[in-house]
Amino acid sequence: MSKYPLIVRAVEWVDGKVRWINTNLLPYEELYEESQDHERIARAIESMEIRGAPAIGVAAALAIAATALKFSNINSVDELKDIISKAIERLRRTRPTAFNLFWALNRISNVLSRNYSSVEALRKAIVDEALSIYHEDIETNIKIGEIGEKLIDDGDTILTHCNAGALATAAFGTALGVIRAAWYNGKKIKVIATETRPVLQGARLTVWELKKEGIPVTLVTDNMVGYIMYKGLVNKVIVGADRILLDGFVINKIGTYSIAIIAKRHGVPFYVAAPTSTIDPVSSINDIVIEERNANEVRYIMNKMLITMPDVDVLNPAFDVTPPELVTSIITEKGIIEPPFRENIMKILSL
Ligand SMILES: CSC[C@@H](O)[C@@H](O)C(=O)COP(=O)(O)O
Repeated sequence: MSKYPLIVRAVEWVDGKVRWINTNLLPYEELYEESQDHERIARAIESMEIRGAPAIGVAAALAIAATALKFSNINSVDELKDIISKAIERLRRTRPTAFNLFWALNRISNVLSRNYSSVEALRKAIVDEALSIYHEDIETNIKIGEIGEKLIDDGDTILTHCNAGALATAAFGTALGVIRAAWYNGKKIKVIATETRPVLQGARLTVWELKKEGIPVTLVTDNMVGYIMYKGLVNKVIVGADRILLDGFVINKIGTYSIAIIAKRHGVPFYVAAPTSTIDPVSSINDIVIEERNANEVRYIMNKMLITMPDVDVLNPAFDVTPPELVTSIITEKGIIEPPFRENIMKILSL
């Protein structure tokens, strides 16, 4: 049992089904969706009902467990392995950038590659692994919070981007987990949240989470960051990550790179909080696929209000890359990683 309240569970396992909060719709805590169907869950990931790297990984693992239970009258191990392999392949194609998705599905694939004496034994092994991924996510986030909060001082004003909170994980959050742990350990902090165009995760989700717990939060538009740092209104930045490379490149929500440059210019520490499951130990920067999302996310506000000419050309990369020289340190559940990143990340991953 955590000493911190878990205000909301973005993704959970209820009676053999995956239950999630549709983060596209308010009020978030009342609009649960539920399914045992991996195709429905894949679409929920694509449409960002479920979003945030750790939450996507957990949802994909639980989707596979639900699939294993759904096909209850399978007679052979090979038949169930075949169904599960196809579901894994479908889920792999949902979003290309967040590493936790591939990490979680690889863990399930490893379970699949072993030998089983019965369908039941295979089914149990899949469900056990998925549930471990789910529970580990919550424990990991709390550890990140407790380790990271030591970097926070009473009176800090912390800028965060996008939503690396409870709604981006199974519960608690990564960057917001650090903020939460500092708050519950009595530090009087304030948060500045960027709205995070075009999908507005900062305005919609981060503000909602922090206000729910009474943590002081001020909303700014993305283009105000230079001004507020110039005015000395921020003394730390903490963001999450969708993928971290061994060299310390951080792939995170579009806009993160600009914030890191501005922070460097003004001597503001730039921290990244993420589980080690976000660290991609094999890819190099040229291998990374930055997801390009639908142009209408930019042309319209939340699919509703058209704010430009309907046929204008649009760029809509969902993520950008922050180079290691702009990163002060990376907060993980195994400790704080400082430069030189390659050496220290390899140490922490025991590579
Ligand atoms: C904790 S996930 C990393 C976040 O900092 C952020 O980039 C994010 O929320 C992921 O983006 P999203 O496109 O909403 O799935």
